[in-house]
Amino acid sequence: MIRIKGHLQRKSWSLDIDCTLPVEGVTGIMGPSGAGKSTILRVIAGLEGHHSVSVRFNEHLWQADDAWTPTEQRRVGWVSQHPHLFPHLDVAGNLAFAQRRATPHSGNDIDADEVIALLDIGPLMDKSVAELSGGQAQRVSMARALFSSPQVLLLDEPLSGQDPGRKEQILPYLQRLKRRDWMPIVYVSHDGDDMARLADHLVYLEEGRVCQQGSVAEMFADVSGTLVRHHRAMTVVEGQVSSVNAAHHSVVLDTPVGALIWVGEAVKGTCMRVCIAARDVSISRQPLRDSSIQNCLPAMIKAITQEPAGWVWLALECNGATLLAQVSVRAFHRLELGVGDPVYALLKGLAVLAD
Ligand SMILES: Nc1ncnc2c1ncn2[C@@H]1O[C@H](COP(=O)(O)OP(=O)(O)OP(=O)(O)O)[C@@H](O)[C@H]1O
Repeated sequence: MIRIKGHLQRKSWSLDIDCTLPVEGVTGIMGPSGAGKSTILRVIAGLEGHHSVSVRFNEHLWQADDAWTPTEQRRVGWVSQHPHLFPHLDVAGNLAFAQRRATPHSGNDIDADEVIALLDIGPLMDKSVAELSGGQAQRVSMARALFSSPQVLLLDEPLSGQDPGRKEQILPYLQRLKRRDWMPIVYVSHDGDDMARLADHLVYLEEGRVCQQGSVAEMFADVSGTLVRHHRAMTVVEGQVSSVNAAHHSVVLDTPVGALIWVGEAVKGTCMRVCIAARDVSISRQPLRDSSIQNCLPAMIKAITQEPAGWVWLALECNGATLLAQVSVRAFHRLELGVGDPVYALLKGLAVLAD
């Protein structure tokens, strides 16, 4: 675990923190601009120079009133929005530089060839930094961070500033990195959808304070939590491709809420993170026929939460798991919905991220 505790004072802003991040999977740090997300990464990396915040990485006390481990000895990898590569070196030279600086240690020494294959940068090796596209430079920057053999990887908004198409190209690489599980990743972003697709654990910050933390699935389903006040509620589950229909470019995903049809290409057996926005789930009293909506799941209403703004949240039991739906108050009354009612959940959109 990474334990961060203490107070950091800047002129008119302060960080007051006491939180523990797991050292497995991806921990997301979310919050509005100026909440202190990057500051936390800088504290972990030892770039803030304040002894008033203590940081413990597993059994190692990195900083406290009377302790300080310099940044280079913490062995953190850092990737930010702007890939900082050496412009006078080609891609291979940038990677070789990181490799020379890596400290050999037991545990998660990384196989260079595997990183190159995972991030698909083999064809880029001879290119100069100036020749790389934004997405390619970001992948090289990730490889460089991995080549330094870090014990934790810190990602500061690596997708920010990328256009949606390029973001979709980079996200799968992050997902692959996560699945490879070389080291824990702390991932800063203000984008809720990216977080739902990538993170396992989530910390939500506001004005330098932790407002909410927990598993990604819990936080995106907590309709009274801070996160859902700022971002859309979602059901986040893991799925696996059980069949492929190449002619229709669609696949069937086995998920805890039932079998779901998704339009996209994937190989049978692939594991996927599936995110279903509550507002993309409609309710019907009858099974749907002759509709373009492909997913119609039998469900039962488990809980109802009304909110003042004209919406009602429904927690549905689907196949033994929970699926969240958001319907208008008007529809809720027209259908005379109540707890215990059998209904059908109609799913129009799914966001999925493949392994
Ligand atoms: N070097 C600095 N000196 C003084 N104040 C700073 C410094 N860096 C950041 N701040 C202030 O500290 C606060 C937290 O900044 P931080 O960059 O951690 O926020 P953030 O949540 O990462 O924001 P964003 O999403 O906009 O990047 C902000 O009020 C910012 O203006």
